[in-house]
Amino acid sequence: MHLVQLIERPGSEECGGGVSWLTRGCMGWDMVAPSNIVVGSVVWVEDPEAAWLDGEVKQINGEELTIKCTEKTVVAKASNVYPKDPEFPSSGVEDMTKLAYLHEPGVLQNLKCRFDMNEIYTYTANILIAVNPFQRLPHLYANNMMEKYKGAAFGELSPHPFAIADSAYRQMIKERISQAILVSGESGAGKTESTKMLMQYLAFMGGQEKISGKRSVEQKVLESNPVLEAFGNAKTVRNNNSSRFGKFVEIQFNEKGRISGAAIRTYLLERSRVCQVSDPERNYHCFYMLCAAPSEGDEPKSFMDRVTKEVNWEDNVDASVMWNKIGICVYKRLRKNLAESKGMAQHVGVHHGGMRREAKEAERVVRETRVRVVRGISICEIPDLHCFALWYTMLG
Ligand SMILES: Nc1ncnc2c1ncn2[C@@H]1O[C@H](COP(=O)(O)OP(=O)(O)OP(=O)(O)O)[C@@H](O)[C@H]1O
Repeated sequence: MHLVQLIERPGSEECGGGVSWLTRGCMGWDMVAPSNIVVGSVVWVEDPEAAWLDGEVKQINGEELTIKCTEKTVVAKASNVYPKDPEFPSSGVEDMTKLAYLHEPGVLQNLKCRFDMNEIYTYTANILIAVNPFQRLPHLYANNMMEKYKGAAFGELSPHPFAIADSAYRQMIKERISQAILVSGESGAGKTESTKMLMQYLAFMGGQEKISGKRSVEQKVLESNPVLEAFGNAKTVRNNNSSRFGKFVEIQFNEKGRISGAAIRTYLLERSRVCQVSDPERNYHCFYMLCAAPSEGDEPKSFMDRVTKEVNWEDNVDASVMWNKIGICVYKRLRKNLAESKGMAQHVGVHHGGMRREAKEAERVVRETRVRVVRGISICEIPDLHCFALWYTMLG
């Protein structure tokens, strides 16, 4: 049996990899200004507002260069100036290693010009760089796209997470060696969305034949996302659906390359958020979901609308679609299981009440939310209620 492991590092507001590795110093990428800049050279110069401006060198005075840019003339130190490729193709390059100059302004220029054409993915050799489009681009992820990437040589088609997943899958089959894909980047860069695409492709390649009435492993793995997001994601200033934990997904394949099992391990959950949330950020989605749980006579649709609105999932690429799929069955389970974990529910209720409200108000919330919370817990079928147990300890 072999594995494909997907490691999603939790995002931070600081330099964390992904997009940030393009910035100087994050990965020790020293950019030394070349000595072959002469009067008439086209160069990039650092600018406090635009990051980088391009212009022509008009005068060289020792270490100081006078550069004429489109909107202004800049005097800069030679060490802050980098050559610009005059033959840079207008549509950019798919692989950054093809750039004449692999320095920060060159890389950013390439990413920007591709992004302007809705090409959000670019390679640097076998590393895929994704720029968050902040809009749905369904044509990139359709089922026929997965068919296209199936078995295509790496680099033959446009850069895409499917190509990365396909390459890992084929390496695993060919070399019989487990593979790992690391997804890294700052908060809001698109790690979660990219990880979901990788999982989607691996499920497509290794999916078992459907047995009626039985959910396959890959289906379960994909459907676990909304549940994990409910317990580990929250709205932050950078991202309405920010994962406040790291995720290690292991997908196991049998000799025939079919998925035989899966494991998801989470780590580094941001526990402090449970007790302290600063405006306009929010606590974990589950608290808001639990309070939106259905009361007697509630219709599934109104319940689902309320949860989608509460959790702010409208702008999440596929969580809302997935939620609509699992919503009906969640709703049925909620209605069925009414009387479990009263103590735990009380603590969740106490916590929820204590988040913003005064003690008296908290008591009322406990009273009112107890039944709802009890129902909510049974949504997730988390056998040991690990998250809640953890929070219980902190609150207790
Ligand atoms: N490929 C994409 N297509 C469309 N929208 C995207 C894509 N990638 C990211 N987004 C948008 O950006 C939002 C943030 O992305 P995502 O949650 O994947 O970031 P992240 O890197 O996992 O952030 P964090 O570290 O805070 O969890 C998504 O909810 C979605 O709206």
